[in-house]
Amino acid sequence: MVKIFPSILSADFFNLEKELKQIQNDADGLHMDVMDGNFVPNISFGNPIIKAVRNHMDMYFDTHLMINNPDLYIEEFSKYSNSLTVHYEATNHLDRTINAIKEKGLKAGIAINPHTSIYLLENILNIIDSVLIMSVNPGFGGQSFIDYSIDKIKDLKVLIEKKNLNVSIQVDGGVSKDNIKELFEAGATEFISGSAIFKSEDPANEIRKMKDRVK
Ligand SMILES: O=C(CO)[C@@H](O)[C@H](O)COP(=O)(O)O
Ligand SMILES: [Fe+2]
Repeated sequence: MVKIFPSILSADFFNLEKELKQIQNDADGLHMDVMDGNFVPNISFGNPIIKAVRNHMDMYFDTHLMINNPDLYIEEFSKYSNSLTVHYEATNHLDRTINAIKEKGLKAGIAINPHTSIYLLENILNIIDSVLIMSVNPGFGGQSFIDYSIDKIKDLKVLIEKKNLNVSIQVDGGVSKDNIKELFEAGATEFISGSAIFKSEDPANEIRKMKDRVK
């Protein structure tokens, strides 16, 4: 089943309530981009925003931690999210990080930067729930999709099938109705999209159009 997770980074923060209420019936969850100005060259928002949204929106929350040393913050971020996605490149002890997330009862995802090989995840695929293929260099919304990400999705799907695992393939960055079909055919089933949804005239309809393309 295909899922669409709008990234709130591209929403109008002054009108966040209106922005999120208009997509809540069509989106399958919300994607929260947390950036520390260290792992990535940008600072976004932290747990107070996620908590505030959580108090008013009954949706699945996937928090994408673009922060160094995620282990230090798992306890805090686990309070208001359903899944935490940490970067392969941001921690030296990924197995420990994954276990810490799962001990909190959350789903655990690993994100990899465009240059990072999917094969580096080979030995931990059986203990995670999802792999997030970054199809832009993390740090900003509204960037162009990096084409070689499609081959990474295809290779990852082969690897997951070879191991007979139930790991979802997510893709994040430059995703829109124009490329979703190709990404779906490559093997992704969970799509994170910010600017294509929130910068459109009718965000809910944009999500429906994306889903129509992969029916
Ligand atoms: O994690 C990130 C960026 O670092 C993403 O989640 C973006 O927020 C997606 O935005 P678009 O590329 O769809 O505009
Ligand atoms: Fe993200």
